Amino acid sequence: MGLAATFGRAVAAHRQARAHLDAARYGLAEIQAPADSGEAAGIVDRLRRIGEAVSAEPEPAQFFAGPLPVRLGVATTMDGEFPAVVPLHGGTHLAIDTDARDRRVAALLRTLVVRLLAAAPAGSVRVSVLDAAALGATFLPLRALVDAGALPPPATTEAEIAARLDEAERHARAAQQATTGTPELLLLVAASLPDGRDLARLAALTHAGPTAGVCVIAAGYPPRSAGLTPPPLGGTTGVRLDHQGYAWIGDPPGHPFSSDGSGLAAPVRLDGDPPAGGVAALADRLGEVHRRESTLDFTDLLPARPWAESSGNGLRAVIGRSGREPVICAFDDQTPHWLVGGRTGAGKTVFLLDVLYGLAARYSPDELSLYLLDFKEGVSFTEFVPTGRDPSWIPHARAVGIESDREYGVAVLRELRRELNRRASALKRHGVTKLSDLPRDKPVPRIVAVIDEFHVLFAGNDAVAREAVTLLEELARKGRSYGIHLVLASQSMTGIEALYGKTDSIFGQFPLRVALPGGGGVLDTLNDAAGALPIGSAIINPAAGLAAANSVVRFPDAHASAAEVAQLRHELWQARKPGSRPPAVFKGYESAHVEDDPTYRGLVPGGRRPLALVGRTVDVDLTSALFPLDATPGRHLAVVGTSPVGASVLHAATISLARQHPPGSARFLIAPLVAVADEIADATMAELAEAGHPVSRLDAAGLRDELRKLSGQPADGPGRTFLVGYGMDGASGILSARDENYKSGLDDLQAVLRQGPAYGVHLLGWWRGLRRLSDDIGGSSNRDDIACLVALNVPGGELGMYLGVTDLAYTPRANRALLVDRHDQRTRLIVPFVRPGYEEDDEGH
Ligand SMILES: Nc1ncnc2c1ncn2[C@@H]1O[C@H](COP(=O)(O)OP(=O)(O)OP(=O)(O)O)[C@@H](O)[C@H]1O
Repeated sequence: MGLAATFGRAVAAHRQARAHLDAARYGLAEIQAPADSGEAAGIVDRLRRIGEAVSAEPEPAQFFAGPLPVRLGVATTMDGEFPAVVPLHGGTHLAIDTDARDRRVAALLRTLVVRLLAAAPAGSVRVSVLDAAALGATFLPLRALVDAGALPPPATTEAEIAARLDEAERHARAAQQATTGTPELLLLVAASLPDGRDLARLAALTHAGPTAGVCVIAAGYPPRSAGLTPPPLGGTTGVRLDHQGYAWIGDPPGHPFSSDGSGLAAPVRLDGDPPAGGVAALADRLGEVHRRESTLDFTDLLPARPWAESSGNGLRAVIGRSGREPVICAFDDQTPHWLVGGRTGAGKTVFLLDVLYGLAARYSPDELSLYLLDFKEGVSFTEFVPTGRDPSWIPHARAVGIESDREYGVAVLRELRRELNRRASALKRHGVTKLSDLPRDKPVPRIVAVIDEFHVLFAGNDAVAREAVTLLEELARKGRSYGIHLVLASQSMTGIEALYGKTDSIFGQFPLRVALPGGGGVLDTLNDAAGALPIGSAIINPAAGLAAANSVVRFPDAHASAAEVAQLRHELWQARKPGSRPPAVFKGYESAHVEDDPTYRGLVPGGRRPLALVGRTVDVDLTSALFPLDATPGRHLAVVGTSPVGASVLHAATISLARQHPPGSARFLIAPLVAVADEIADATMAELAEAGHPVSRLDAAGLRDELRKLSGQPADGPGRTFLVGYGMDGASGILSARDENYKSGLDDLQAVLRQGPAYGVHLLGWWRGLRRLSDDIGGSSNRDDIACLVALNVPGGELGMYLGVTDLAYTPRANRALLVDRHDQRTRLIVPFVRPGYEEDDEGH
């Protein structure tokens, strides 16, 4: 390789120079320590090692052990020539008094860049070039390196230069603070000097010392403008160009050529451009390394051995890489909760999947439990749950909400608070303060709860939002002590801050901020580092977003490694303990069918109080939503709303009641009163008859007669009577008419409502309007006469008024209903049972 040859030649030249002792004494021997030629041998040795480095790839730590001797050109003396070498890196820098608009300087800069990149172990030197004076032209001959990704394009504008200085300062700070890890050198080459403040920043980097890992080469220093004293540079070898085209090299810091500060007493012909073939070969080699390093793979996040770690002192996972270094983030006392921001499409889901798989691979389900909540339309967490196509699941997952309702979110938070309280009592009971000190017989896994698009929880400023805020605040405040960690992710922080004064007390508990592209809202207002991030990278900031604590991390695209992800999931699933249960799953878009309901399936004849099943509660376990129909006055069911799902709910309630009665012990009077319910009413009758129950069909007049009979006396014989009215409003004309005794059907209805339950008579009715229901029962003051209510598409305000509740948080929507039991003060959001084929779309059809 051309560069190896270049270095080889340099080494040979040194050897030759040593043979010419006079010349060597004049130059080389004095490089390290005047009058000691042994030092010269040292430098030759270093040079040879650099030459070998090109082919032997030494360890970076070994390579960067001290300043690197770098050749600038050839010194000429009366007795011959020898290479002029200066130290660079390790706290030493270079300043040339002429900027790169001079072609000799431009060529030297290019050659230095190439030499360092070629000699250093691949990937251990990052070069950043600033070229405002020539708009980047200085480095055009190195275009192949830029294209290969080994050299970023030159910064030419003031803003770009400031950004590169920001980056160099961050690099220096991180390197100074790092206690372990391989050193990485940032070579900052200024082809001309920046102005004012940026010049001061450049100068400051030369004072940052050897641990900062920054080497500055500044051309055009000191600036020639009159009157201004330039900021002094530290640890810098100065080079001056004369009119004959020779360079004069000053004394390198720590290794002076002269004893009087006059520098190398020989003119130096600066090295010219590196050979074009050498640049191309270097670009090929580094391009390959760059590609290898920049393709970060999902499997890079996984541990060598699964489930080998303990969560006693916190949870840790590799989330990506910064440069070549893996970046590890933790859920522990310092960073108990994380806040993640990123505009839509910025890779938030991918980032969360990376984190979750990384954790699930490191910690067994005895060490870690996951609660995953997603509020957006999409499939973020679907892969954690069993599906028709793939029965596997992540055994750590306890509850997974996909396209969740806010009410589901609150239910999960309540569940987490219950767990927090359980843990608090366990600690008290055992007289210990740390989870890890609890007896190990029953594992207490750390919990990570991820809430994607969490801002949805706060939308509405209603009772649900208020409860969510209170719960989140408590979990954020106390979670650290009880091993409960939150990850809140959002594409927008603004709405939340405007709404709630409590944001500080909540988000103050989230020291770890992750800003994906466009997610700067999670950082400090003065920290705009997330603006220009490319997809696949993030700012990780463990100091609540303060600019000084930024570090940029690249993370792999889990979506692009579907096969590896699926394999990992299967391996974890196979490794689960026997008897492990799949997570409780809530899919917001799914409808509920009574036939699939576990409670329904378990119903057998003979229960003491029959249960009317109407849907699934929107809670963590999707518990069956039901009403016990006992003998208390008012134990009747009203389903209200124009939505045709009302007929399905009555059907589910009726067949669930039928299942609890042996044939002959209950009779069913079915009244299809509106056309839209005919099909379902017929189907209900057919099912009841098939199960052997006595069933009669009533029209409005028949219903009127039955009510008269049922209001006067107990039902005939033993057993119960269920009167099922599909579209009660369809009978109101007949029911409101008065007979010869001035008695109306409504009078009888109201009597049945009050007395019927005592005799085993219950009414199940679907009213399409709340007003009609209210009129039929004799006004809303009688609302306790039908204590069980399922409200479908009834406006929240109207419903609140009927129920006498001021801040009822209910927004009618497809596939949801509000269950109200006036006797036990229950109000729950439910997914109402619907007959397959009668599902409602968003328009309510
Ligand atoms: N590390 C990465 N490297 C390359 N591409 C990525 C990376 N992370 C994400 N992407 C790509 O970016 C796109 C968006 O990612 P993702 O679905 O995670 O975004 P999101 O922020 O969750 O978006 P939304 O909020 O709209 O669902 C995907 O096509 C994904 O493949």
